[in-house]
Amino acid sequence: MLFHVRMDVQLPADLDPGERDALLAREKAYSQELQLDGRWPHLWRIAGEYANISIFDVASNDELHELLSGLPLFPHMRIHVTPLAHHPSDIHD
Ligand SMILES: O=C(O)C[C@H]1C=CC(=O)O1
Repeated sequence: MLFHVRMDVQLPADLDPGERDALLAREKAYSQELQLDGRWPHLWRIAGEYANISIFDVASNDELHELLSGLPLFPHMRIHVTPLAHHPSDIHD
């Protein structure tokens, strides 16, 4: 199942710089693990915003929720999920 996911990040202004670096390093490692195993096939920065557009390819809504809620940045993000279905005019499959 494919999902379009928008994540908007809002880090606390008073976050300690060392904690910030550690948090972002954990987020990067977590996201790259999911990219490598194929469940996070697209990750795009939204130009000019601390936000991304991602595509997730997972087996269920519950799996998506588990992955998203496990993001180290989850407490600092607003997440909007759009489930995707095949378009009947799509020529690719
Ligand atoms: O920077 C972001 O958009 C938030 C998050 C998503 C992947 C990652 O490494 O950080």
